[in-house]
Amino acid sequence: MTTPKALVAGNWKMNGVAANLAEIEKLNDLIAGGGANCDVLICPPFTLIHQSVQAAGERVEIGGQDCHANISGAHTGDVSAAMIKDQGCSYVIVGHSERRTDHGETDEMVSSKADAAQKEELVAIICVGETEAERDAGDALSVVTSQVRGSIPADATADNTVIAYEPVWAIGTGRTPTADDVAEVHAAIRNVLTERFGDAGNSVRILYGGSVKPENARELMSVANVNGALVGGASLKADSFYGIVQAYD
Ligand SMILES: O=C[C@H](O)COP(=O)(O)O
Repeated sequence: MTTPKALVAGNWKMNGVAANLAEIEKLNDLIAGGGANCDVLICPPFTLIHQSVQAAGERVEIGGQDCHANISGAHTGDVSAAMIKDQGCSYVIVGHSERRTDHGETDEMVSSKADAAQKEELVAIICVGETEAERDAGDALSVVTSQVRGSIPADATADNTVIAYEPVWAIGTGRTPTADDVAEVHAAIRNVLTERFGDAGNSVRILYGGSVKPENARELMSVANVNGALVGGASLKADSFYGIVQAYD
């Protein structure tokens, strides 16, 4: 069984202006100085992608936070996977719970976006996760596995797919599931991936996201089938994000 190389990804969400690019330069310097046995990605707002690619150096990759399902056309305010790729990105996040909530994105829409990204040779980071009510009702596993099945495009491969499990109730709250709960959900996702991709499903990275901090990163990243993190708030400052990356030193 192949253990995938971990990915620690930062999602800046709707935060950051040009002055914050120094954090990306600093992050690259910290990693170059201290090593990190994982891939490192920052997904800034679209307005900063071009400058972020220039600031990122050798050790940090840059990605988008969303893309449209179409490659071009009359879609005011939207950005296509081709445009993100053109700026030097290698990844794009799709189906984040904030987009599922704020923009009514369904699994079918997320799958279309992931398909557009993968056809542009971007790796799609497909986000899934249950709400607190769904967990309390005992439905976490069925909700998450259904989202994974419904959000992976028909033409996806193990190489161009990453899954990020983010319990909605853990995002930005300081609360995290227990290690056992994370292990249970990640194992269920792994089963879906091996059903879908065969043995190659073992090489798909499954990230955990939701209140990951330097203080809890080592414990969360050591859980079985956790192959990295998707980090929000703690990715905005190089020092705290590097503290998470160091879980893979
Ligand atoms: O995309 C990142 C997640 O939503 C996690 O955010 P957080 O680390 O601020 O909880």
